[in-house]
Amino acid sequence: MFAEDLKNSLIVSCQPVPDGPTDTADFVVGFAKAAIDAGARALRIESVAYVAAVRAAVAVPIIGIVKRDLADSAVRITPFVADAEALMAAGADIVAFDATDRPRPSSVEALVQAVKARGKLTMADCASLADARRALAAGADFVGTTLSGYVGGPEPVDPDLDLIAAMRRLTPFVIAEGRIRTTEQAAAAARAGAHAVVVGSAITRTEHVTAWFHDAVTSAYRSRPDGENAVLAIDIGGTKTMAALVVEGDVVEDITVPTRRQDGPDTWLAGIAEATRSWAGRYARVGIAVTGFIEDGHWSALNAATLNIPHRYPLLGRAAALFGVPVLAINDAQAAAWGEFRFGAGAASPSRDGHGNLVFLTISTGIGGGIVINGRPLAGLAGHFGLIRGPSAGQSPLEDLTSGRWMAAEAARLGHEATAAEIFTSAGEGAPWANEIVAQSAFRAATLCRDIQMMLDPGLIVIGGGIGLAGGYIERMRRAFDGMDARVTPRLVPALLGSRAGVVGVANLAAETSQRQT
Ligand SMILES: CC(=O)N[C@H](C=O)[C@@H](O)[C@H](O)[C@H](O)COP(=O)(O)O
Repeated sequence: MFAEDLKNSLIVSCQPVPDGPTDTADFVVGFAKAAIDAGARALRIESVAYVAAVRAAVAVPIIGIVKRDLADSAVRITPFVADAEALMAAGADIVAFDATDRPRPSSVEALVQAVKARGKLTMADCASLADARRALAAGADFVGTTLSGYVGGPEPVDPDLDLIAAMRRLTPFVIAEGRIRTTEQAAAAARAGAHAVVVGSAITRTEHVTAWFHDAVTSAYRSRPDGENAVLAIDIGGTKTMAALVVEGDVVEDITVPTRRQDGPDTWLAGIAEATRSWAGRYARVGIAVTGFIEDGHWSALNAATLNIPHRYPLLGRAAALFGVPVLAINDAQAAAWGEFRFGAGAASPSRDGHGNLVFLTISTGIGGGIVINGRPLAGLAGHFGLIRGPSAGQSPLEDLTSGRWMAAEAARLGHEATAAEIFTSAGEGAPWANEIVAQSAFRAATLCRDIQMMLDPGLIVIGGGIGLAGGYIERMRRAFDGMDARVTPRLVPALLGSRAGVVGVANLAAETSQRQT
């Protein structure tokens, strides 16, 4: 055959999910025949045995590959010349192999020569334009985009159309391959200049295709207009407000708007209602997490400097009237504690939170927290750790001696104008003054954790916030426990949900309330 024979064609890759129910020669041959019946002009087949089985059943060109997982090389596709030989002996017309620039057992040159020696064609599976250049210089007949997105980093979702177009400027013999999942993408690959287009998973990996549809249907059912499971979750903080549509721990949609401090709660709520107007009807409940504390549905500030709330603002009543559905409200750190317990660090360490006691501590501009006891979150004042005045804190609230605000003030007192983030950078660069500030803050936070351990015996203390999660802070806290008996040593873990912990937590509480009531 000639490279021209594949011009303007669809090639179907028949590679079942390994060890899945269709990973048998019968299925591979069936997929191959069905593809040809429907117009495919060539096939891509993996393994010597399947190439032989398909060769016996069809006459069209076969691109053969062997996949191996090697201990000493990341190259998987046809790594050895012996593999190429075996594929040709089994009936492959084209041998494809990994042509990336990585340590490998057989060189691209050796593979090309071995295949050419038998009068067959070669396809270089590339990850980049540089790979394609080298492969063409080595004499490869086709270059493919097969490995783009598979040599490190997160796997992309879309096909690499840019690479197809770039390769086309090097050679007409470009085969588009990889993540072509829709007819539109296949057409776009052809238009981008591909000589032929390979489609695999979307046609022959039925488990993958089924999972794509399953995910689409499930997520549509979960957030469909009647929204029976969906919660509009709102997290009103001192500088910004996040609103999210949350379904069973998943944030389906979210927006963040600034909290205009001077406006007050009526205006904030009206602004959120306006910003989320297009979600109306898609949720059955509202959950609101706020800085400050909630009592009998009323919201009050504990620290007016963070957000000045009129004393006992009737949050539940106003929000219920505005959104037209039942509302639950809780302090933001308590909501985040619950979010981390159910879906974050607690869920990631089930053995540790097994007895249902977890404390969440957020160390940022101030210090906040939340407590989960026997698998239930505590409300009201519980967890306002920043405001306690333990022996370690003397007469000032602990947050005034530990938080990011304190760190910046302490730096200024020592003659350094620096934000908390800059103090961490300076500490990382070895500045003794910055190191000392971070060390003091971490020591006080660690002392707090030791006290918490003795009071509540949580399975985990989850540390969040910009300071708590800054480089090395948790490690410094842990160092303060050196030499302590393991039984009484607090078990610190980093928070996992970031800024979404509050909306995820309050949404779950609101949804659970509805379940208890129905
Ligand atoms: C990266 C890698 O190992 N690709 C393999 C190469 O043969 C196969 O697993 C792919 O299924 C094939 O490239 C077709 O791509 P898609 O299934 O996305 O249409």
